[in-house]
Amino acid sequence: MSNAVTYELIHQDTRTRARRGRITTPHGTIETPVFMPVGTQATVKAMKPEDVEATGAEIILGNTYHLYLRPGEDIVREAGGLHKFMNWNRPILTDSGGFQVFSLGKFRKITEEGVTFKSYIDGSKHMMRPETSIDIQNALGADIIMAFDECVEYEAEKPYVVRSLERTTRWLKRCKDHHQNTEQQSLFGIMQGGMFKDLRRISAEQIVDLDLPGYAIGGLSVGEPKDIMLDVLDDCVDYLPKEKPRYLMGVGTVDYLFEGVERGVDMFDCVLPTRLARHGVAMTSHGNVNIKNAVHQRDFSTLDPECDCYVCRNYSRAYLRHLFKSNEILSSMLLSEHNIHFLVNMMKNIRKSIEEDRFVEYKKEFYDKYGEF
Ligand SMILES: N#Cc1ccc(CCNc2nc3cc4nc(N)[nH]c(=O)c4cc3[nH]2)cc1
Ligand SMILES: [Zn+2]
Repeated sequence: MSNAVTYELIHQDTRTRARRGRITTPHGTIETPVFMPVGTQATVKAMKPEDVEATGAEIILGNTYHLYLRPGEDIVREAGGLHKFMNWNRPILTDSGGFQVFSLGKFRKITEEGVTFKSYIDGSKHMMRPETSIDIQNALGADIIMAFDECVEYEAEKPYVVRSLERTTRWLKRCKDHHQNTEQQSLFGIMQGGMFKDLRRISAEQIVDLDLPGYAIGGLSVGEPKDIMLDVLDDCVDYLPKEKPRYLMGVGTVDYLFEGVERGVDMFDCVLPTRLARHGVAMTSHGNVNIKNAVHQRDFSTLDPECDCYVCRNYSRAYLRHLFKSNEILSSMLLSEHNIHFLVNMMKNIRKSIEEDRFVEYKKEFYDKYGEF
């Protein structure tokens, strides 16, 4: 049975594990390394799809947990799937609900069968099994669907992490057996194992054995200190097959994107750029700019002199500050568009630096300009 999603390695950096590649999906190709904007409830918040497209974004995320609770997968299926429903005709990846159930729902209990939880919307009780998550993702129709897993919280005890990763592997087998739509949608497995490198290796061996089209590194970016995250990442990227995409879930700060690329990660996602935007924070080549600060009141210069996005070409910091202070909807729209453009463009420049074997130099140049993280 052929896979919907395939990966080709285009160039391996000669001095680091950074690599340039291309993912092919039924809705188009994705140049990697790639940052994927998050569209949790069938929209990248405060942005029209054509504006998301204009940033150069090639793939966005949807969330099984949110769309199951509202509007319900049946409505999305009847609309012709998530692409049609939200008018996004490029690739989509849906997260499985694993992380959201644990981090959002007041979850009641986890058993071998699945997870019972309470809806964050109306407190109603629900049960999500691996098979349920696959059924929902099949109805949504994303090109890449994620396995239903348990994202273990930071500082979980090792014995619990072992039991959890073993169950996550059993759930992955159930997801794979239940997922029939492999020519239109590719299932990615998710590595767990907490902050324990030996458990990460065990998890990777178990999930790679299932020979899936791609793999994610889960269970990170869950509040652990940066040095621990990078130490775990140092080893666990290489536990995954070189010939398939490697996806680090929930990462979207400038430094973690560079550090992940340097270690061979191909795909990243995070709500950070759009959430920062709604709080009046712009990501720029000279660090974050908090637009509400008084210093910008009469600053008629552009947000980021090194950005060529629509926002930076047409609006001043003074105007953007006015919009935010006035609680205007346009504030979130413009800052979100800039922040997504900033990260997508940064990844485009990273890809170019890898092709030209100057990723190390580009990272240093970017860090020197950006200031402290
Ligand atoms: N603003 C903001 C902001 C909000 C949250 C975060 C942390 C995101 N971290 C994160 N997302 C994840 C999704 C995940 N999905 C699944 N299915 N499994 C994971 O282990 C997993 C781990 C994750 N870790 C980072 C920035
Ligand atoms: Zn801009």
